[in-house]
Amino acid sequence: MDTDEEPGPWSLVVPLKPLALAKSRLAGVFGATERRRLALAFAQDTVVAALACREVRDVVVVTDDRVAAPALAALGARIVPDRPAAGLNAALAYGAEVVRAGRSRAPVATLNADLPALRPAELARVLEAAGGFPRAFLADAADIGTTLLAAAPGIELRPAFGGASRLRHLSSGAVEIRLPGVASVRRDVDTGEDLRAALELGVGPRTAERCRAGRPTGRVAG
Ligand SMILES: Nc1nc2c(ncn2[C@@H]2O[C@H](COP(=O)(O)OP(=O)(O)OP(=O)(O)O)[C@@H](O)[C@H]2O)c(=O)[nH]1
Ligand SMILES: C=C(OP(=O)(O)O)C(=O)O
Repeated sequence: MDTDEEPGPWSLVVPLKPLALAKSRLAGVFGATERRRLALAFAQDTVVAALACREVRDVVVVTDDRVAAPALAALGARIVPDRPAAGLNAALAYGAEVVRAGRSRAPVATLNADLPALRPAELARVLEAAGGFPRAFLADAADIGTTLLAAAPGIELRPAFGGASRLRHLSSGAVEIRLPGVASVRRDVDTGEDLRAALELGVGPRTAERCRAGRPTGRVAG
């Protein structure tokens, strides 16, 4: 973003569980150390792209991880501890609460930490669309989960993540954003197959570096 450009209105809340527990579904492909490094690289590339988005004012990462916290703070994220320690949805609701304690009329959106192909311009289009509704969400690439849930000023986020959250968010009354050309915002990486798809879209530099350096113990690409 140009330094003299007004920041966008959105505060993003990015959840990150302790790296040692993260990305367990990549266990067939990468060993424990490499999974930790990859989880951090995904989060770093996600945060850098989010902060470069013209619609974004700030990024709050909810995490207790002692390695990820300073690494993401160095990129410009605000780190908030996972004070509820009661799982993903509690962490997200808490992050939104912290944002609004400082800026009560903030529009808030959650963004998963595993979007290493995220492109700022695509995120901007999703947030612009979300701004037209009280609550809105974007389904993940598989159309099963959710990668972004947004709430307008004064509206509670009411996150219902975990597994098949797309239908849960739909039935909670949130509007599903269906836009062409936003594949990078939907491309979460949980499996080796997902990582291959993200690499095809083009990942950020930290994930690219890990994929060059890390040695898969299993199959990443077809
Ligand atoms: N702060 C916080 N973040 C969480 C928690 N549980 C999950 N997350 C984050 O929420 C997002 C989706 O989480 P999951 O799909 O459960 O975990 P994952 O690490 O992506 O993948 P798996 O281990 O394979 O399930 C990721 O960004 C996680 O780091 C939690 O209890 N607290
Ligand atoms: C937690 C979720 O994502 P995933 O399990 O795909 O990481 C979700 O989409 O609600």
